[in-house]
Amino acid sequence: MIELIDLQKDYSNKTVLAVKQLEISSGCFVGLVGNNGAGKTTMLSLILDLIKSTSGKVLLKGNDVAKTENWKTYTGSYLGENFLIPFLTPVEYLSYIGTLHGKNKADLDLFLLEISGFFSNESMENKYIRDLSLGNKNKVGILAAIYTSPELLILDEPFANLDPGSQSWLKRKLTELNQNGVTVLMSSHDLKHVTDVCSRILLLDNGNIINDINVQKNVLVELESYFNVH
Ligand SMILES: Nc1ncnc2c1ncn2[C@@H]1O[C@H](COP(=O)(O)OP(=O)(O)OP(=O)(O)O)[C@@H](O)[C@H]1O
Repeated sequence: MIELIDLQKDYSNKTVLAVKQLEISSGCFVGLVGNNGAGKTTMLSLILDLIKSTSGKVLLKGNDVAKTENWKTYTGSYLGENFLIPFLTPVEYLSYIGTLHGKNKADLDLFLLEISGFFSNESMENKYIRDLSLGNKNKVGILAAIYTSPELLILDEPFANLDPGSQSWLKRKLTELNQNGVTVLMSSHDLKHVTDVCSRILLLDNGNIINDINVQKNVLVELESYFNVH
């Protein structure tokens, strides 16, 4: 589903990401972890063609993301606030994004019902996105990415700023989506969440993938040791 080939990103002659070869198969649930500045957002941004690589390429289903558009129809993503439209309410925003993906009013009503445990209808209709708290803005972005019924879902720190109940809801939702065949790639600083839901974890350090972990029992302990969590 995702291939990174000789992918490199430099800023002012400093390499912030360098991945010789990486393949992520369809149906995987992959977590991307690494310290601040390790290159997680850079990697996700390159996969989504939001920034240009210095060299190398990203293929989605064999197509170069920098040269084709088709992958956008099956890829849902949320990397941060600048994905949102601040002067719309959450419902208006979801409706707009849904229209781009062939959804109608009935689809939206059903979706709003499904996600009522995560984001109440009251917050969805009565405020502009610009006036929401950071956590609620993140929820809107994550929901919009999910609402497009993607085959591939890419999220940057989806648990950040969410209250504990919402984190738990999101973990269940992402697991369910993955069980239904959605390929998920997400970054996170929450090692517990990552080891709970992911089947594969990529550890980034200074722009390099230094560990590619098949998630098993003792992975949390191993990761906590790397991150000096006591
Ligand atoms: N536009 C830019 N100009 C210059 N340097 C940049 C730019 N964007 C990112 N960087 C640098 O690239 C490196 C990787 O940043 P990136 O945001 O990918 O890290 P990250 O792993 O997502 O970090 P965090 O966990 O703090 O979000 C950092 O050193 C950052 O300063």
